[in-house]
Amino acid sequence: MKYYAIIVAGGSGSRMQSAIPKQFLELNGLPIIMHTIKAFYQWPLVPKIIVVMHPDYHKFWKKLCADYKFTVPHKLIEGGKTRFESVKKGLSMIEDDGLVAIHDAVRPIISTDLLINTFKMAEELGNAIPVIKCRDSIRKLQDGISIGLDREQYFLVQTPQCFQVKLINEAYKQEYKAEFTDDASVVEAMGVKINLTEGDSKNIKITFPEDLRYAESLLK
Ligand SMILES: Nc1ccn([C@@H]2O[C@H](COP(=O)(O)OP(=O)(O)OP(=O)(O)O)[C@@H](O)[C@H]2O)c(=O)n1
Ligand SMILES: C[C@](O)(CO)[C@H](O)COP(=O)(O)O
Repeated sequence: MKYYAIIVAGGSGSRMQSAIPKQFLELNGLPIIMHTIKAFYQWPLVPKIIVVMHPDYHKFWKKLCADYKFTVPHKLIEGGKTRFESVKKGLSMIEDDGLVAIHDAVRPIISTDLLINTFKMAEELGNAIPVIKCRDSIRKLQDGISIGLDREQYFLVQTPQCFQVKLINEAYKQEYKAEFTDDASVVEAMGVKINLTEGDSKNIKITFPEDLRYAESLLK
């Protein structure tokens, strides 16, 4: 079995409002994306790592790698305008069948257990995504009226999302739709059942400035 990891780092980080895209910001002395890449490299199956990044930042990234003496092997490719496009470009680099994990560069705190469990389930069932339970009560707003929902029926979705290469390639042939907020939603649109595995509350997506401070506290 061949294993791949596509790490999407093609976003601009508009919600973070930082001078450089958030994936390059330092977290405990190392750029966020380097923590992420290292987590995949330390994993026993050592997948082939594909990093997707906007071309404007390729030179910057190579300099960062030199400055931080970051030598983890990876293939650097150009990103697209949306996450969907960036993933699609990443997938086009995979020539063989196997399993692929698609992961946000800005989720740097991933445990080996989470990686192993997600890949294992995808190996058995064709796909797997990590989710966590809602710890707050939840409500939806409908025609101006708020309605309480049964939180046991809802989960928060994380990455890495793992798929058989053939399956995810087929899914990404579809036209982009706004409801494709992750890779599972793209696969599900073909009528495929999505399998859930246990996520980790520490596997946060760094989106706003306070998330970076929280991630720092988690790594202490
Ligand atoms: N065109 C894009 C947009 C997003 N991403 C990646 O998808 C992940 C999740 O996206 P998000 O957190 O929304 O990142 P940004 O798009 O950078 O942030 P924002 O939405 O605040 O602009 C990030 O690792 C981001 O770099 C990508 O590879 N290509
Ligand atoms: C893929 C994702 O991280 C799963 O939770 C999430 O959907 C990305 O959302 P964003 O708005 O692109 O940050």
